[in-house]
Amino acid sequence: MADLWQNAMDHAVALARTAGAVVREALQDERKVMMKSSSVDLVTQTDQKVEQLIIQSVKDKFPTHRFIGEESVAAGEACVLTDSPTWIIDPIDGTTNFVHGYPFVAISIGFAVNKQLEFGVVYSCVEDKMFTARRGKGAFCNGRPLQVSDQKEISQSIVATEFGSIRDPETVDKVLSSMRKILCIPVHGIRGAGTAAVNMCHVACGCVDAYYEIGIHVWDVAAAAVIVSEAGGVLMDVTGGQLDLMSRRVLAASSRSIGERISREIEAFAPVRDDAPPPQ
Ligand SMILES: O=P(O)(O)O[C@H]1[C@H](O)[C@@H](O)[C@H](O)[C@@H](O)[C@@H]1O
Ligand SMILES: [Mg+2]
Ligand SMILES: [Mg+2]
Repeated sequence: MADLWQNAMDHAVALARTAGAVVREALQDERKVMMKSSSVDLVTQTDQKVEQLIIQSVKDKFPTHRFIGEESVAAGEACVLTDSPTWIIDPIDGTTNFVHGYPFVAISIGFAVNKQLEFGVVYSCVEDKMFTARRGKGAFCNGRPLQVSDQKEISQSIVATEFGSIRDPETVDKVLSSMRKILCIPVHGIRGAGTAAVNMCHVACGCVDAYYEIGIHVWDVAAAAVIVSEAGGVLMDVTGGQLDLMSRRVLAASSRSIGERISREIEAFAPVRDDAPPPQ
């Protein structure tokens, strides 16, 4: 049976590659940095340019499709997932890395229909790694199949997480407390690429056994969630419960046992949801 969404996925891969070239080009120039919710929540004209490039191209080809784009939401668009075919776009995941020239910078394009993720494309453009996955058809990096690790021992695992952009002392204490408890299990180590999407692709590759973070957004994780699950991994809430894409919390792991073991050490908190109504 013809795959209804393969055409859209092929377009997403082409767009991610084009956008990656724009980002690599911008890395050679002076980057104009702007702030969003705080002095550590950054955006550049390249983020905005790439998002508009992707959205306009999709609108031309699929005029009835809808969008959740990081910078469109920042500009006031609603963050609502309906049953319509929806493109969930992070034009640059790892903007802080981009600003500093730290070499993990990704374009993330997820796609959902009837609120079910159908495909994910994450292009880590500095290292030229195109991660792709179509629901039910496997996950790949530059065309090579991906498989999560078969690590079952938490004490022999590597865990990825990030400090994130929420920096009030009470939240930072919770973030550090979770890291401390996980380190003291002990695990082999904690890593962070500086981009949720690349961290999750590292889970899919099997070089990281789990990644968790509180404070991410739906556009950070939608595409990579398909890649992790198609590589044989599991997605859950940081409490071990069901993943809620709009909750701003994610735990991706090579197995449910590893994920649930890590969830026991996480001091959970609940940021304002992506789909929360705007403040009156
Ligand atoms: O780089 P962006 O798209 O803003 O996403 C990152 C976010 O800003 C950070 O706070 C998170 O820790 C990262 O995981 C996101 O990738
Ligand atoms: Mg992001
Ligand atoms: Mg971004």
